[in-house]
Amino acid sequence: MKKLLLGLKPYKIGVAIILLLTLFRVLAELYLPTLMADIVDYGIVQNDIQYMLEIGGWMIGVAAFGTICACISSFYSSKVGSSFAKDLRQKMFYKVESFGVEEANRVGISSLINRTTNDINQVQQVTMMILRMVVLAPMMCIGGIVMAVSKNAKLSLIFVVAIPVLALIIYLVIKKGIPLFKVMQGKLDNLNGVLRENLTGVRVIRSFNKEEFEKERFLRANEDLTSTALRVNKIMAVTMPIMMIVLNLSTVAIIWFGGIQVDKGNMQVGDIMAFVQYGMQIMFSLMMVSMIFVMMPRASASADRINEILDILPTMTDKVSDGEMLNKGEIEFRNVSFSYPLAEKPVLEGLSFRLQPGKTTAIIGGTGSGKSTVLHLISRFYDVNNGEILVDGKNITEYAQSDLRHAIGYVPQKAVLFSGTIADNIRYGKEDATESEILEALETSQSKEFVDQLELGIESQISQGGTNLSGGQKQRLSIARALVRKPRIYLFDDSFSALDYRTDANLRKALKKDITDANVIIVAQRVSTIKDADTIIVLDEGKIAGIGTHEQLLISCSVYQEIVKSQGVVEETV
Ligand SMILES: Nc1ncnc2c1ncn2[C@@H]1O[C@H](COP(=O)(O)OP(=O)(O)OP(=O)(O)O)[C@@H](O)[C@H]1O
Repeated sequence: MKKLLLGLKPYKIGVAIILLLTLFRVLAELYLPTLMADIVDYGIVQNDIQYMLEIGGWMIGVAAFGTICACISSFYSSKVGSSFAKDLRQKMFYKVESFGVEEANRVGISSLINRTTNDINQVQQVTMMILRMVVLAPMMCIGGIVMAVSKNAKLSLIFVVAIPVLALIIYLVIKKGIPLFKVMQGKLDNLNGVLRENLTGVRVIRSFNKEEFEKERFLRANEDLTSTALRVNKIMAVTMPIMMIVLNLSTVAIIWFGGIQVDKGNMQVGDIMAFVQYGMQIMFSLMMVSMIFVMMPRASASADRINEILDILPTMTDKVSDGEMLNKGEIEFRNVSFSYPLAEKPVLEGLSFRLQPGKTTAIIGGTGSGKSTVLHLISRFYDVNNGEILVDGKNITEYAQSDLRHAIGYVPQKAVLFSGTIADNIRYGKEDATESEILEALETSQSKEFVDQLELGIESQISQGGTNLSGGQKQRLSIARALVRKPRIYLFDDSFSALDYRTDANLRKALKKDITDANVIIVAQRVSTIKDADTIIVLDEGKIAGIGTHEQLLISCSVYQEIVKSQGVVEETV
């Protein structure tokens, strides 16, 4: 928490204003009981109306001054707290943006969302509270004690008993609360994870009639969270009444022993009334401290979770962009081996090949043979464990990631579109793409026909995740997004699988015509999609089983022969 609070530095002036105004407010509140005692002891006792009006007027003035200070400091603490949280959210977001795929997977998407929203919210609440109370509570407590002792030192001994009792209660709450709050945030992550899976997989859940099963799973996660929350709330629920009992008993004791002193003529009635108020102020300030301590464990659990993210150092190093453009797009794998983090065995082993610009290379192989992984490594989503990948003769780790990816048009296996118009989504590939460039990309990707049928054409809205489009339409738009940037390297990860044979063939024909000098790599399952490729790489359990043309592999590669045989001869309709 301390580390996060350093983020308040830019708001020094705001913090200073809050602390100063709180100080004035405390002084005003400490002065009020003394003025009231004066009214009772002098004004009422001597029936001096003029004195009462004068001091009463003072009291109104002092109270109004204290209230104004409280309002302004409250406004500033909200402002500083909100700005601090905004900065923190931004910092988190930028950090997560800098993560490689590995770091994001390690923490988990639900947890990252939860930490950026709920955890930062907790920290914000406590920061605002600290700003309001850090001066208020100690000043009020110390000031109250000083004033009370000055009124009657003997009667102040009541606080010698009451304060340690309150301190003990606060200690017990902290001791019990901190571990529970940590557990609670973890359970909230779990609940969010279940919720997220349910929302994204709603169609699968329905089609497999798994609603009951999922309800049960959600119920379990929900009950798990609720039972911990209840335990926390039980502690909180008993804390406040116990504190109030201590407070009320102290007041009774003040009136009781104060009454005896008045009887003996050692104290005046007004002083008892002031004393009761100072007692209240001391106790309330301790209760404020206890509230900070109650919220602090939760916020400190949240702060730890935020710091965990901010402290993660991306495993992949990055170079500063020197503006060097990759102008050829030649790719070379030299004895590349790779394992996913925490995986037991390598996904790719000893891969060596060279892919020339102006050529189309296809990668084919059984499921899980490592085809997509090859594309992930070229895009540098992960770093290789052994060997090296060179682009234009230079190891890809020597390029700034942004420069490398600028030269790549990547079409993922699962099409991802963003909410916005079709044009917005295509411009994701090239920010300043003109309308004619967009139309050209749509034409090549065989999207133009269905886009033209939409009432608003390229200005038609795509809903979040592209749910208002078919699988094939989404695929084609994500191909168009890659085409519009005219990169040196195209990576198509099984991007034609959602297309019918005719569209697949038309698309490949159009690509061949449009892309003449770039390096095109196509991962595919269908032999018909790749048999015209200049080179076909056959992968088998992470190793190269053969490299060559369709005709060469039909003769030389048994794995390829098997794939072809299993698919039969597919005649293209175009
Ligand atoms: N993020 C990951 N973490 C751990 N293992 C992974 C990860 N992604 C893929 N794998 C594993 O790596 C292997 C190769 O996966 P990859 O996606 O490259 O195969 P593929 O040939 O493209 O398969 P498919 O044709 O089914 O898409 C698989 O065994 C898979 O389980």
